[in-house]
Amino acid sequence: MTEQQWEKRIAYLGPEASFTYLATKSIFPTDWLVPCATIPECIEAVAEGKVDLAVVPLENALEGSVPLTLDYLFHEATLYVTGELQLKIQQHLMVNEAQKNNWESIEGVYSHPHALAQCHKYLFYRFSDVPLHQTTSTAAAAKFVSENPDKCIAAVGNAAAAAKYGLTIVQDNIHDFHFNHTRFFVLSKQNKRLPQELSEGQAKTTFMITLPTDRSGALHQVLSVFAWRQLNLSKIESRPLKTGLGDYFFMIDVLADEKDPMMRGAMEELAALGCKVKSLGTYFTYLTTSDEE
Ligand SMILES: O=C(O)C(=O)C[C@]1(C(=O)O)C=C[C@@H](O)C=C1
Repeated sequence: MTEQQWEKRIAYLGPEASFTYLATKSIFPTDWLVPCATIPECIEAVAEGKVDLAVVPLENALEGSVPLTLDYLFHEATLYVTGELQLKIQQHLMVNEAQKNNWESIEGVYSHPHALAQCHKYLFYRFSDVPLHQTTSTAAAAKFVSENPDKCIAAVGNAAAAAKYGLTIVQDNIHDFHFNHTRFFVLSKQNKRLPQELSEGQAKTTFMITLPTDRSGALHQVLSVFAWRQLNLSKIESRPLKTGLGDYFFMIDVLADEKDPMMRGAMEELAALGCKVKSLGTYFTYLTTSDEE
């Protein structure tokens, strides 16, 4: 198939067989998937119009938010969320075929910082003296291990990465807690939504809110705007404004459509309170799967 025949170009945190790739492929099986080495590269690709959409990790059930994604969306780009993908995460320890009999003597473990953190207990108790090395994604770690057969090192990643880069899984399911899922944002320059049909059906809207001044009760007032309208929040998180210690913006997920009259009222009240509100739009959640499930 030629490039023109593909429906959409979609950037994702690559290379192929990263968790981001698996989530993207599951929901966009026939589109043109464009690997990017870092989260900012994915975001810039869609912001500059080089691709139609970009898929980036947002939050993991064990490790919390991916700060780079939140901060980049607040400080650097004006983009909208067209959908949220959720994927079950299973982390495995994998080595080069050439080292499969030496794996208990590995001298380094490579992976994305979130993946290493998800396996903290396992790595701490099993390989306490072995240095951990950060890579831009789990698949980047698997690729690195495949390209270095002489090194007695391991990667942490998924089974698709082991298959893609010819590695041997020597310990499976090494993540510390069974309930391990990651949320990914599908970003676009346009404020539009992926079709509702295959989604979970619940509309969600993400706001990034800056309070007018640091006065007592300011955050309480913001939360009240949603509370008395019975608008349910599913997440609130503060991140540095990068203007000085103690200055924050708040990222808030609301389980409602921004076109809902109650939400419009909430926006008006937030403006009247002097808050600056950046809306990332309303979107639906899609449960994606990897071949492992
Ligand atoms: O997509 C990948 O493989 C990544 O390395 C990124 C990422 C993340 O940033 O959370 C994605 C899913 C897992 O939670 C671990 C790492």
